[in-house]
Amino acid sequence: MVDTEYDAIVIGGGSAGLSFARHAADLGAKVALIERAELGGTCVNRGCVPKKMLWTMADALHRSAGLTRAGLLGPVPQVDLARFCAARGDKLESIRQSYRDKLREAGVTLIEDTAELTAPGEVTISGQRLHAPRVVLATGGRPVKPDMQGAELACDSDAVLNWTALPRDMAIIGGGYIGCEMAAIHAALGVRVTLVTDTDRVLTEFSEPAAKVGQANMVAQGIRIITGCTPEAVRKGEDGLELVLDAETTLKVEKVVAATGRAPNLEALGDLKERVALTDKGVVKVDESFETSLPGLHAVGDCADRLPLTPVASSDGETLARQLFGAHRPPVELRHVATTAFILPPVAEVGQPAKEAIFEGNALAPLSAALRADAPQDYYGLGGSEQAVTSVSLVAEGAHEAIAWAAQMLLHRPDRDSMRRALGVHPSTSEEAMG
Ligand SMILES: Cc1cc2nc3c(=O)[nH]c(=O)nc-3n(C[C@H](O)[C@H](O)[C@H](O)COP(=O)(O)OP(=O)(O)OC[C@H]3O[C@@H](n4cnc5c(N)ncnc54)[C@H](O)[C@@H]3O)c2cc1C
Ligand SMILES: NC(=O)c1ccc[n+]([C@@H]2O[C@H](COP(=O)([O-])OP(=O)(O)OC[C@H]3O[C@@H](n4cnc5c(N)ncnc54)[C@H](O)[C@@H]3O)[C@@H](O)[C@H]2O)c1
Repeated sequence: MVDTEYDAIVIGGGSAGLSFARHAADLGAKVALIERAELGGTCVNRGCVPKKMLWTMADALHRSAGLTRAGLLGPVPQVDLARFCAARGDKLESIRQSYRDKLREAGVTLIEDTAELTAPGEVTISGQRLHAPRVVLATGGRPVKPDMQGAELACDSDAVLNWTALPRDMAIIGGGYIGCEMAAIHAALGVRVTLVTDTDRVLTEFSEPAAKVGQANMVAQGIRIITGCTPEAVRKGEDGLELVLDAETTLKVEKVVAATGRAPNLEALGDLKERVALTDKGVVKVDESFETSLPGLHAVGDCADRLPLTPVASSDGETLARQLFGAHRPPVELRHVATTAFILPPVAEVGQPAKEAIFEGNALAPLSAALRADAPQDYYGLGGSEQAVTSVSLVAEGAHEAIAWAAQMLLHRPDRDSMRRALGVHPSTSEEAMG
């Protein structure tokens, strides 16, 4: 039997809910966190962490495989995916356990159940009613399949990250973060990959020049990319699946993967859903205090109208806890959020790049590439004006590490002249990017 009265109840134990619960409890609030599945949510169990571990394998293989021309010889390492999954599983379990420990240390009541909002300030679990003046929706999201005949035959990213054996070939629908990351990773692991997307280029969330270099690198890696195409159906073939692109073109592959977007989990709103305003993207509308249109109900993380990235979910969870139980602080501005698509090499960006960069370079033969067979390109771009640089775009090995420092730099709105008073490392891409 758990207590029924709290200062705050948070539904969802992913990046946003965990951060809110721990910070609110640290500020003295009595908090219950309700999670229906694994602690850690998408990021730890079906997203960033398992993906990044797989990317690490792919990156190692990719970097070494192209170097035969330069004399790196010997047998090509083989991937034992089952063994990798076991090692990764141990790491994920240790992260879940560390969250469990941190919640206990902070004094948060963890309830492992499915929650439903049954009245303002009232949450029901297995027939028991809990009350709090503040309820926080941190229920995240899930993959959605396209509205297409045979869509159920396609895997989603949850399934792909649980594969214990690699297919010989795969077709991916969707050229966003997930589609491109899955494509680059699996191509490096030796799978023949075709990516089909309905837009005219991949990674439309990124500036055009950076995304185009990323796309060229994917093609150089051996990935076939078909743009401007909405597949019509998936069906069973003689030896695997068939992805029907149009009346003339069908791809025969072992696996089809749908990476066509995600939708928020809103079942927890029950009958109160009608009273909670959504945006036209279907996520929950929030104000500067993360409050929804239902007074006392807040929303953070992927279910809310922010950016579906882990650092945003964690930061917003903490900000909300401070707003409710400590000193007020505004939410992080989304233009200061650095982001990376983990392809090979990564595409990383911060700020709001305009169509035209004020300074850019496209190193067709960075030193690392000069030795490689597939000749990937680097790219660096600065946006804004000579007086105030407001965006940085990078495509390079290590871009995902460098971009956070670029985000810090942009907080101070540097002008181009003052940027030249600090020097980068030679030889490196960030040195070139500083202009
Ligand atoms: C394949 C993939 C790769 C990604 N890679 C990156 C990356 O590299 N970098 C990055 O920044 N972001 C990445 N993301 C995005 C990132 O994972 C999400 O932005 C982040 O996990 C969102 O956290 P959240 O707390 O809002 O939601 P979630 O982590 O989804 O947590 C929500 C939790 O709520 C629970 N829940 C839902 N309904 C109920 C209910 N009624 N009762 C009880 N519990 C409930 C769910 O079980 C879940 O555990 C990736 C996402 C995917 C899918
Ligand atoms: N590295 C990271 O930080 C990272 C990694 C993965 C996911 N994420 C987050 O998760 C969110 C969701 O990612 P996502 O890739 O699933 O979604 P997305 O919305 O970013 O991309 C979906 C893509 O599929 C295309 N598409 C949709 N329906 C289609 C159809 N029927 N046929 C062909 N193409 C179709 C869309 O045009 C789009 O390019 C991202 O916005 C991102 O914030 C982040």
